[in-house]
Amino acid sequence: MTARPVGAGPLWLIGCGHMGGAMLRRWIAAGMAPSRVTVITRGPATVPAGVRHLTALPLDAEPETIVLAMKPQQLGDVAPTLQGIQPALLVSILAGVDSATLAQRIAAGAVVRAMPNLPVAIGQGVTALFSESHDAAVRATVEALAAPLGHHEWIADESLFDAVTALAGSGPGFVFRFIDALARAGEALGIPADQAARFALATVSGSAAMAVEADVDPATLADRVASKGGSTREGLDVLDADGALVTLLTRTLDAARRRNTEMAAAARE
Ligand SMILES: NC(=O)C1=CN([C@@H]2O[C@H](COP(=O)(O)OP(=O)(O)OC[C@H]3O[C@@H](n4cnc5c(N)ncnc54)[C@H](OP(=O)(O)O)[C@@H]3O)[C@@H](O)[C@H]2O)C=CC1
Ligand SMILES: O=C(O)[C@@H]1CCC=N1
Repeated sequence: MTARPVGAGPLWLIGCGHMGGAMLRRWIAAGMAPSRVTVITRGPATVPAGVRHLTALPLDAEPETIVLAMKPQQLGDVAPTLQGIQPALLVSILAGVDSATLAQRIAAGAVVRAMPNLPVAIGQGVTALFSESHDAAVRATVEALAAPLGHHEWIADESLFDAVTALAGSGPGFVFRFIDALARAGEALGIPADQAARFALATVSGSAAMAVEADVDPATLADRVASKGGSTREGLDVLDADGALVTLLTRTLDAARRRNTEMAAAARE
């Protein structure tokens, strides 16, 4: 398809759950006109004031942008309904599903994969971006959508997208699990559960904020906590023994990446 200019035209958001809803709220908070957006889901959805919500595709003129924010497994239901509709820009946040599959299933001037993560809800997310299009207007439009969500970066090689999805897209799930585990470990040593939960959360929050501000890397900061001959070093030695923590996290990301690859294959069928 030939590229059409993209800008601030009508946007259809298909799927508005945890992630689609979080992105939409940020866009509206950042000044996107609610009248620009139509949310399409099968059932009820909570949308910001002024945003139109429908349970079937509208019969309006074609949207300029379609954002796919349902589950990857739902592409087979959604794509046929979009036959005959040709947005200038298709943005997909579907984990795994690759650009070629998207382009083959849905006609669009340009296809962009975006992989946000849940902290976009507070404007502190990460959004990885990939497109085969190097059209400056397409890229500028997508960057304008990503900017209110937090940090965003283009990925040069789509074959890395599943790994990036595992690290950044799924990453908050792993970090939330770590916070919970830190609290439970404290509890196992006798700290009351509610206090351990507060200490764990504040420790991770403060440490992350400090790492963001620091002019040295997190590994150096870890060494600064560990006094020579002190207690932190004893703990770090447990995490470092035979690369225990790195090995565990590599297996964790690899499992997530593998599932992304499986979902991509299923979407091609
Ligand atoms: N949650 C996360 O942290 C992240 C999620 N993602 C991606 O975001 C996508 C959505 O995930 P998430 O928000 O967690 O999922 P949710 O289950 O919270 O939301 C899915 C949304 O899709 C709608 N939906 C389902 N089927 C259809 C359909 N046929 N037509 C229109 N709308 C439909 C659902 O509404 P209804 O059932 O009423 O139709 C719901 O609004 C996934 O592709 C996932 O890979 C990416 C990064 C992070
Ligand atoms: O779990 C999932 O499939 C999606 C991908 C990244 C975060 N959630």
